[in-house]
Amino acid sequence: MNDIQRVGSDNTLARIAAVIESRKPGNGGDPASSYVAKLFDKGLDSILKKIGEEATETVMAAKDGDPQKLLYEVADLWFHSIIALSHFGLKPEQVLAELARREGLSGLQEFAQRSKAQEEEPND
Ligand SMILES: N=c1c2ncn([C@@H]3O[C@H](COP(=O)(O)OP(=O)(O)OP(=O)(O)O)[C@@H](O)[C@H]3O)c2ncn1[C@@H]1O[C@H](COP(=O)(O)O)[C@@H](O)[C@H]1O
Repeated sequence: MNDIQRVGSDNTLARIAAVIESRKPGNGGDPASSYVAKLFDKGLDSILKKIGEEATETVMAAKDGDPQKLLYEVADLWFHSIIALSHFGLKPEQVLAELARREGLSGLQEFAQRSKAQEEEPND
């Protein structure tokens, strides 16, 4: 197993989510010593602002054709997304479960099913 396979399979997301959870104000997070606690302290708008920034930086890294920068920015984006999930009491495992549920279902097929369901919805 190489380094990338090892890191990808050792539950890194769940461990980071557990640390993030421990930084919540009610769990003893200290904004003076923790970046995550400070962000929770600032509130949801600040968390969402970071996601917007990291998403923009992700796009810019890709447009610049800089793969290393792209990796860093996607890591920042995932990290701040996990903080947003935590704000709503959600865990990365639930996102992984949703992706697993979609496995094998073509995006085009899923879109067609969704469009058909919307067409069949009774009008208000
Ligand atoms: N994975 C991360 C991680 N990724 C990015 N960051 C921080 O997220 C911020 C990203 O913001 P920017 O790139 O915009 O940099 P910045 O200009 O310093 O940020 P702002 O002042 O604009 O908010 C930086 O301060 C990074 O240090 C992270 N901070 C923490 N973690 C993980 O979270 C854990 C808990 O961290 P603390 O809560 O600080 O103990 C750590 O042990 C790590 O595992």
